[in-house]
Amino acid sequence: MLWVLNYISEFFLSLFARGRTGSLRSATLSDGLRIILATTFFAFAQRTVNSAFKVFTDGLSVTAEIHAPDEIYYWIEAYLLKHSSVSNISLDLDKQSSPDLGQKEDNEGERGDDDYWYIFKYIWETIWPTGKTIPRTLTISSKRTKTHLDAQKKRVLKRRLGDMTEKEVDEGRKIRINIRPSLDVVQRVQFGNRIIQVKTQNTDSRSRLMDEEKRTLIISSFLGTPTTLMSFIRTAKDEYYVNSSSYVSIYSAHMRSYACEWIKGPTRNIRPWESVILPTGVKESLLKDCQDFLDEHDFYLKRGVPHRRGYLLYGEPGSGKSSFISALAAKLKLDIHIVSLGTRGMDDDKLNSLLQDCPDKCLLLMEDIDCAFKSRSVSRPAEETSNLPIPENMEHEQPKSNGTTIVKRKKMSSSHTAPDHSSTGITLSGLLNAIDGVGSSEGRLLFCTTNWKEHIDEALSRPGRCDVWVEFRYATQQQARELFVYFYSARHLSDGIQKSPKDLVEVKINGHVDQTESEELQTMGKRFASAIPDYTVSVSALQGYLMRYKRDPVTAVEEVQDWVLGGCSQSPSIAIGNGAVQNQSISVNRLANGDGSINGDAILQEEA
Ligand SMILES: Nc1ncnc2c1ncn2[C@@H]1O[C@H](COP(=O)(O)OP(=O)(O)OP(=O)(O)O)[C@@H](O)[C@H]1O
Repeated sequence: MLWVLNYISEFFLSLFARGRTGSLRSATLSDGLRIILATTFFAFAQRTVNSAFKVFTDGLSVTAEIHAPDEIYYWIEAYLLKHSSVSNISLDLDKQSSPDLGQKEDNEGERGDDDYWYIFKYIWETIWPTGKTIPRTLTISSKRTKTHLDAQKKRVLKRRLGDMTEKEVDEGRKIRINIRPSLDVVQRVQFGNRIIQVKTQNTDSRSRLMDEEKRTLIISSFLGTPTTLMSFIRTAKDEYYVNSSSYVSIYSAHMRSYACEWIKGPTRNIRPWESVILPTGVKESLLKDCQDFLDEHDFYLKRGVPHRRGYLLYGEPGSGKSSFISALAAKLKLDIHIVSLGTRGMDDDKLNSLLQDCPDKCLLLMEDIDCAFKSRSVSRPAEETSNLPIPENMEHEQPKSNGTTIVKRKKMSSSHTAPDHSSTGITLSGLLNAIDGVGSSEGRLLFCTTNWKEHIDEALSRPGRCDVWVEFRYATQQQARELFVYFYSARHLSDGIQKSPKDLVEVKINGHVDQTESEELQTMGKRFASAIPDYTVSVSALQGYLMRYKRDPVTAVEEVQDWVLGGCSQSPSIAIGNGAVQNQSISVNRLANGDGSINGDAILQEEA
């Protein structure tokens, strides 16, 4: 090798010397030239070896690309989260330990710089001493959690209403740190007796942003075959669904300029079946109908009937239609695919292709199906409406001679008006074709919801498209009683706060649920329900009322009579307008809506 370098340098020096005076031969120049040549030679040699090695490994590897937002992308991400030492880790800065770490820090209670030390300590410990498979280039980003936003709203109010407790201040600081390998960093995971390499790339090569939708996973296996990758993907899928058994995946339509595709949204905790309270037997018979349908594929096939079933849930707002569908999807272990007919840019073609892309065995949900086509004005039989209070946002007109009463929605702000047909570009015939489409998925449960069944064209609601109609009315006394008992049930109140649905499910799975609630609670539930006449108030309004007395069932019973006599007020307990708090005596808890969220209107008014 030295001989080669000497020869080359001599050659260049002689050229150089001839070009000048012919006698310049400095030793320094000669050494310098040798160094340059040596460096060039080594760089060239290294590249050649690398390229040869790459050609060799590429030739013996099988590689696949998976583009987000394809579902497989999320299966593999979840798999990496579990099996790769550092990949897509989420840490709560406010928590002192992470389940991934399995160890508790000794700086409990302290915050600030320690949090950052905690993360770097974690990364350091993970890299050392097994650094070979761990990426050393990480992307660390912070994200304020949702709780933080809620707490922020709370803070705005609390500033007006009084001092914040320390706990609430803490909530406001919740920040989540995401640690994931940087783009182009290769991660390796052991899969059976093979190593699978996974690299994240940006589909858009110009962008360095970790934009979810633009990411591509490159998975490869040395000396593997396509079957290796397929079984890796299958394992990732199986693990994903085992781990997500307490969640429901929700897909929604994502508009692109040329087409429309399903995008997986964030998973949601499943809604416990028992938490949806309907008149006796309704839930069970609907569940049975769905289960029978899903089991009857051959029956449909032999008779040449498309294996699809449609359900129309109609009736009063806040009566549990959406809640029931989400609990049902969890019970049947089906993903929910939501089509919003009011989406801007949606047209017949896009809707059709969307429904064609719908997977077999899924729950397809079209909410407020009346909105896409007609304005909200409706005729109802007089006897049907006579015993109902007129909701605040409605007005009755004079009964007509044919015995019907017009119930009209009062004019709402623009954000509440139903999108009109012209803006969505969907026609009734387009919708019908999409639902009946030849290539549509099999084993699909279509759920349509509306508050205004009368607005729905008969062609849409006829059997074959909507085979089962279920009316959701205001609460019966039985529902009011069951809601009360469920709400204050001991299993939710151990700490005075309702536990998450996930906790409830776990408790139930472990068989620790005490099904027989205390007699006292049952008696209180009866007293509560007896004050509420059948079909006068929605379950969501009842839930909102109970939220005012989250930890105080006794007062909830005592006050309910007055609440009913006062017209079952559903207005916010605190209204802040013109910079003044209207009712200071009520605690902030009372601001919570039925679903526990904070009333946005009140906050907006205050902020303004
Ligand atoms: N039957 C019910 N059982 C339990 N909770 C209910 C029931 N009905 C309503 N709720 C509660 O009221 C809130 C609104 O319910 P949901 O969205 O299911 O009503 P909806 O009938 O779909 O209303 P809308 O027609 O306005 O969409 C939820 O927080 C839910 O917990």
